[in-house]
Amino acid sequence: MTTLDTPVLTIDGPSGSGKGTISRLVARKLGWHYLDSGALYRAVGVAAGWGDIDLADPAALVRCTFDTEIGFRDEGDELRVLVNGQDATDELRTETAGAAASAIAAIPEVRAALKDRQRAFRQPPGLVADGRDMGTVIFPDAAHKVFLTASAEERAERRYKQLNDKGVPVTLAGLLREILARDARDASRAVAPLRPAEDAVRIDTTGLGIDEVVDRVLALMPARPVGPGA
Ligand SMILES: Nc1ncnc2c1ncn2[C@@H]1O[C@H](COP(=O)(O)OP(=O)(O)OP(=O)(O)O)[C@@H](O)[C@H]1O
Ligand SMILES: Nc1ccn([C@H]2C[C@H](O)[C@@H](COP(=O)(O)O)O2)c(=O)n1
Repeated sequence: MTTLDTPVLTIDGPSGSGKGTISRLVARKLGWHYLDSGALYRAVGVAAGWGDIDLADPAALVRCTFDTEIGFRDEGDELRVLVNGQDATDELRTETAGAAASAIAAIPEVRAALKDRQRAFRQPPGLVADGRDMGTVIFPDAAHKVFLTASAEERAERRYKQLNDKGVPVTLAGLLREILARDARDASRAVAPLRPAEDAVRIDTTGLGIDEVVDRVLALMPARPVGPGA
């Protein structure tokens, strides 16, 4: 199987729609690789912060994109992200890093610089890729495309619970504001804006549990062989 024959399932959607959670679980069930493309943009944002690079300086941010080494370490229930060899997972997951990533992601040259790194994840036996433009720009030929949504209120509540469980002090109203601002920025940028691919299946996850969403996504995939050796 060549890289281009390798099947891809893209899962795009706005912040908090559950892309990461669902993609990882589906990838595990299928035995496929997983790409968290948002982590690449977040990693560049974090590296820029470490280097005191101004988020309003596109040329410096593009240089930073080329210079930043980004690695992933799968620890079963968590994907750790290494930025220039340093574990930056916790810093990466903050809303501040998300907002920085969203700002950086509007720079066309940054997006171009990350294109090949994302496509390199397409390896046999298959890839589940989550982000904003997986189905529209990075893997337009993907055989399977999903666009996850959920109401902004439910997404804020999910994030509130997630951060509260980790002991991070946040307010629901503040998270809702940040989610709406990030949605607006990601959907309105000129290059690769957040939008469903025309051939994507949309799943509104409002009121659905994680297992239910995983089942709906897997139901879109062709039946896999069963039995000994499968
Ligand atoms: N269907 C669901 N029902 C309830 N909670 C969910 C569901 N899907 C995801 N969650 C929870 O919502 C939170 C956010 O999910 P996740 O990080 O996967 O979203 P995301 O779309 O990848 O967000 P981001 O783009 O900001 O990284 C997590 O705590 C996750 O466990
Ligand atoms: N394919 C992608 C992935 C991410 N981004 C930008 C926009 C997001 O707000 C930010 C963080 O992503 P997340 O970790 O929340 O999925 O990165 C993008 O433009 N394209």
